Amino acid sequence: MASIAVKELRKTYKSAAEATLKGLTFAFPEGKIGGLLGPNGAGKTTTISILCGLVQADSGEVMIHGLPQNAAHREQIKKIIGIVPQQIALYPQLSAVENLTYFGNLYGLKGKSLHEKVMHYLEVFGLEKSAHKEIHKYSGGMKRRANIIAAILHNPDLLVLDEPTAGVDVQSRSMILQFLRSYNEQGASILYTSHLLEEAQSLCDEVAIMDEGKMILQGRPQSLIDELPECRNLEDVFLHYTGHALRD
Ligand SMILES: Nc1ncnc2c1ncn2[C@@H]1O[C@H](COP(=O)(O)OP(=O)(O)OP(=O)(O)O)[C@@H](O)[C@H]1O
Repeated sequence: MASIAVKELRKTYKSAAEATLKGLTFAFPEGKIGGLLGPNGAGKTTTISILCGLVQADSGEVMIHGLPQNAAHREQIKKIIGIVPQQIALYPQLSAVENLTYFGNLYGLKGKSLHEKVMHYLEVFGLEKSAHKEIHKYSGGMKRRANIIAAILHNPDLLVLDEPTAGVDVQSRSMILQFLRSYNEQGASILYTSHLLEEAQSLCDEVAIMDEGKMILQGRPQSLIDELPECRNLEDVFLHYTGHALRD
């Protein structure tokens, strides 16, 4: 079964002159790490927001672990998905423990078991010493790591992350990638977006490259590289298909 299947997705924002998604179709198999890649403005965040039920598509189909993403299945899908948005979605004046307890409560978790889980993940993400520090005192990398914990407290089968390693240092990035691999090894499916093609090449079982609201190509990174003799890596493949023109 596919962890995610998207068919003919179309979206034009009310204020926009042009469509953001123009019949986007792709699927990622369950239990794998998928990468949704594309230049600035390609429509990655819009796609992820529709997948997670945060933005309404104009038309098209989205299936999450075999369930259609619609009002009738929203609550069921909410339990399956963990969402890590591009922007840090934590309360800056609250500590990590207070934030994570709040997010755990939203998923119906509470009491000692929630507290133990929060403390466990703070340790896994190297934040145990700052557990009671207010989030606004955290570094960028620490905020990103805490932001991920908020999305996994309910043990989602599908973790969706929008540029989780953007703007973090090498140590935080390495920690985050290591966590994603181990979370995937425990059986979860992962979908992430990134501009970092070297990272996507080493992390992802499969990538889908989109541009200007359309799918360009999808496959295993090494297979895509092997198909083009002049390409040495995923970045070469990406530039081959999306071109060198700068994007706004
Ligand atoms: N709420 C909105 N209202 C109007 N236009 C929007 C809105 N959100 C996104 N867009 C437009 O849709 C297009 C795609 O944006 P989106 O953020 O989905 O792309 P992206 O691939 O995630 O880009 P980036 O890599 O820069 O984050 C852009 O042209 C953007 O300006």
